[in-house]
Amino acid sequence: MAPRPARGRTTGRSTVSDGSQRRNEKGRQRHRGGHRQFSQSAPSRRTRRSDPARLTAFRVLRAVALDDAYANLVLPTEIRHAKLDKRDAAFATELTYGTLRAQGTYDTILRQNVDRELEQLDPPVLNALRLGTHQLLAMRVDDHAAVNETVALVRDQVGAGPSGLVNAVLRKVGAKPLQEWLDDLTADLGDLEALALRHAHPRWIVRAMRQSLKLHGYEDQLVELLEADNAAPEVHLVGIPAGAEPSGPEALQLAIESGAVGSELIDGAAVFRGGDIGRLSGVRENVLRVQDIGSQWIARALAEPAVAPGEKWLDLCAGPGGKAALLASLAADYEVHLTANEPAPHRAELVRKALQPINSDFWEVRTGDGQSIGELGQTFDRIIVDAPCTGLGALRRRPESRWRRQPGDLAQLTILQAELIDSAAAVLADDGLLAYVTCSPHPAETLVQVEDTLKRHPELELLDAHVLMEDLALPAGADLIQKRPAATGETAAKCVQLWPHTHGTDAMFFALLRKEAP
Ligand SMILES: C[S@@+](CC[C@H](N)C(=O)[O-])C[C@H]1O[C@@H](n2cnc3c(N)ncnc32)[C@H](O)[C@@H]1O
Repeated sequence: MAPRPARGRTTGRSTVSDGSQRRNEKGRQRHRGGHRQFSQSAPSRRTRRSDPARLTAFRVLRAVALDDAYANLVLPTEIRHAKLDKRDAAFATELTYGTLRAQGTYDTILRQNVDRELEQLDPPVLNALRLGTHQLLAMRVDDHAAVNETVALVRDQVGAGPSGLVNAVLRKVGAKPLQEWLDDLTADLGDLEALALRHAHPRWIVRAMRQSLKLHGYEDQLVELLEADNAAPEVHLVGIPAGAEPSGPEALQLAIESGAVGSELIDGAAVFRGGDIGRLSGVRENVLRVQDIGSQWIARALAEPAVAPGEKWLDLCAGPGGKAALLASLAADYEVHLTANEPAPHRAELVRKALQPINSDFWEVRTGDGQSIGELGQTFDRIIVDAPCTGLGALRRRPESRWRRQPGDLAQLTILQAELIDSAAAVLADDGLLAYVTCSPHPAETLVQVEDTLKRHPELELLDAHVLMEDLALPAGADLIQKRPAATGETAAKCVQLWPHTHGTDAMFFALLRKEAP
């Protein structure tokens, strides 16, 4: 876990270090006399008002811990509520995301410095300690400000009682730079445990990533993957081809002319770097949207082999409608029909909204369990099962999820995934295509799931999904597909696994099955 840079800022009471107090290459701050500088006044005599940016991060951490909230959904609301300017919003974002991502590592460091179990601390006090630790060890905030502002936050939000403890613990945490803490704490650990601590991932996830990388031939790239999980993800745009004004592709072109960069992997996508997405033309018309390029690539690939007139397509797990929107627009192009299925009513509503700019002759939304899709009494020529999964492929986007997810979640999810595949297989037409997709590289949800499917369904044949991905890719995308390392085993060789560190996308998995005609 590398110390992350953050822009210098004024806190109201403290200013970020100038040149004489910049961190050196080890992350330690240089101070006259060699000692780290902390406030000399007792915590009880310091200011009580919380800095708004830190308070924002604190409120998000509380919502994540108490209400199981998603930071990426709560943070924008809290930033608006606090009326933060651009610079403070960026500070609050880095503080929130950085603290949540590295929570496990910071807790290990805090355990060394707190004289009781962390679980015995009041949750808001523990959150404040985590925020202070992130500022001390991974942001360019001077130690004085990091400690004082955290103590002020605790006094303001929790009360004077724990402020002494917070002050004392943070002083100890700030006594060493992150690198030194990590070197000390990993000295007696095995490789996997050390990687988990250094890169702030739970061990079971590092183990699963290592296994998956190996199966797909990327075994020497574990550190790169873990680092990519800790970096801020790029924002990807998609232009939905629909009959609006402007059309999705036109809106995408306008976005590119105003600074977005056209994707080198596939057509119809761009990388957005900075600015307010809401101001882009086409966003209000709902034809220009944010969607990971990996998701776009896979959705388009399913429509790649020649489409016959009158085909029927099914998206079995459609909410919130990202892939369904692309599929529906392609269905409208080919004049075929998409059924988008989603059991959660509010998510089904999101699917309807996502599909709304597209001619409704070519799509319908069904609100229902994927396992009861047979009730429709129809078969489908192309089906996508974008199954509920652990989401380990999108850790960059959901900073809290790696600590929230438990290995025990896999058992239930893999059963549901298999049941949904079975339901899809039952309504797949002869010669029909079934795409099994997850936003996770975990072998239990991906390759093992495919191998088990092939055992249960001798009528299904595994095709090489790379062929479709390559067919619609631009030269750089095709190059990545062609030059991928050799996978271990026949199943892995035919299944696409995208990676944040090589493709710049979420770690999406894509297997393509065909039902042989009797
Ligand atoms: C990974 S998400 C799908 C993402 C979507 N395809 C997209 O591109 O926006 C999985 C979806 O499956 C839905 N789901 C959960 N249980 C299901 C079930 N029994 N049948 C069908 N869908 C289910 C979830 O509500 C969730 O919306």
